[in-house]
Formats: sequence, structure tokens, C-alpha cells
Amino acid sequence: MRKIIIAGNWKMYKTQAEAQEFLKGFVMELEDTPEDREVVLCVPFTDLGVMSKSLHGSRVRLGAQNVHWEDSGAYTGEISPPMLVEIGVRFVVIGHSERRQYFGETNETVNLRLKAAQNHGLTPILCVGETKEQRDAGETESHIFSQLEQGLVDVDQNNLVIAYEPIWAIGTGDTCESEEANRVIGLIRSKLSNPNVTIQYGGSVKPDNIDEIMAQSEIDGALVGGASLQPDSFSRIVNYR
Ligand SMILES: O=C[C@H](O)COP(=O)(O)O
Repeated sequence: MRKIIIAGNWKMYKTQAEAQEFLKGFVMELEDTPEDREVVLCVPFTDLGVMSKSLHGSRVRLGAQNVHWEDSGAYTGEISPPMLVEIGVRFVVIGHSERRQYFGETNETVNLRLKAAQNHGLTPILCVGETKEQRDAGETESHIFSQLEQGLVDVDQNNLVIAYEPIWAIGTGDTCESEEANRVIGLIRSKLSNPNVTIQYGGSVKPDNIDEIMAQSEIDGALVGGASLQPDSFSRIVNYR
């Protein structure tokens, strides 16, 4: 049985005060949300402490947006798995295209982060996806397969979420057609040893396209950027029909 997981990725948005303001409007919107949906907010490191306290007793799970692979050490600016666990984090986004593009993330470092997160009981959300150029060149499948092949070496597929995020659809309003997202996600699933891995779609998910996206047979949830920043739009997404 595949779990449905709707996750917001706040990226580098929201101070602690703004995060608390968001929760005031958001948590009450979940009262009628079906129990089979996991709701996750992946927030900036500086928001984790206050969010952990505010979300205590709610059904919203806390997520981070990156993690280092060592438990501790001389790695200025990094955050380790035990630090996240101590604060109440359950999920962590790994290998987001923005980390790959701007911060030198590679399939090898993605693999190290995935294994370290799992070793500490965190559930990683591994992001994969192609650029517009790769899609136009017919390289979508080969690119994603190599991200999976290299990223998933020795990774436990029993505690893993994958997000298919076509890079050209992120923050552009240019959503991937839901049938096409479904096709690619089916191909991703065919490469996994565990067919029950939750595979999300991400890329310009909005209140007006979530119902169609979630109606697709292979899509088990969404990783939502911009539309997760406002309580009303994210609650509509979480409460898709
Ligand atoms: O992690 C989220 C994705 O990058 C999608 O962002 P977006 O919903 O703003 O397109």
C-alpha cells in the first residue's frame, strides 16, 4: 500500500514570526483532511525549533531541506542528522534541483546524505528531474535513471520518498501535463526494487491543478513550493478531492 504524502517546501522563505503566522491559518484547515494523507512542511533550518513546538500534537510532520552525512565535525554551515532528529524533524528533502544547480550537489553527495538520513531514522525525499534542454534532447529518461542509479546505491527503499520535479516546471507556472508526470513516475517506479515507494510530483502544483494531478494512478503526492507559502492555497492542495 503506497502512502500519500503532500509536502510543502518553503525554500528560503519565512522568518520564525512568519512561520507562526502561517500555522495560525493552516492547522485548523486540516480538521477534515482524510487520515490517509501525510502532511509535511519542509522549512528553513531557523524555523525548525519554533515549528517543532507549534506543531506538537498536530498531524503536520516537520521536514528540513538538506542534511550533512556526518554526525558532527568541522563542516561550517552544515547541519547533521542527529541535530535534526533532536529537534523533531521526520523528513528531509535531498538533492533538490536548486541544491544541485547552485550548491554543487552531485549524485554521490546525494547518496551520502540519503544513507545518513536513513541511518538516523529520517525519511528522505529524494528529488530527481530533467532540465528543458534534456527533455528537448530526448534525455529525460536516461537522466533520471542515472540520478536514481547513482543516488540510490545501498539506500533502503523501505524508508524513502521520491519527488519527480521537472526543472522546467519549478516556479514557472508551466506545470508538466499530469499524464506525462504520471508516465515518468511510472518509469521511475519500474526502476525501484520496492514498488510501494511514495513518488510525488513537484513543479508549479497549485490549488487549480492538484485534483487532476492526484487523480493519476502513479502519483502519490506532491512537493509544493510557492503554493505552500499561503495557508489557504496549501490547505486547498492538502484537501484535494
Ligand atoms: O520543492 C518544490 C519544487 O521546487 C516546486 O516548486 P514550485 O511549486 O514553486 O514550482
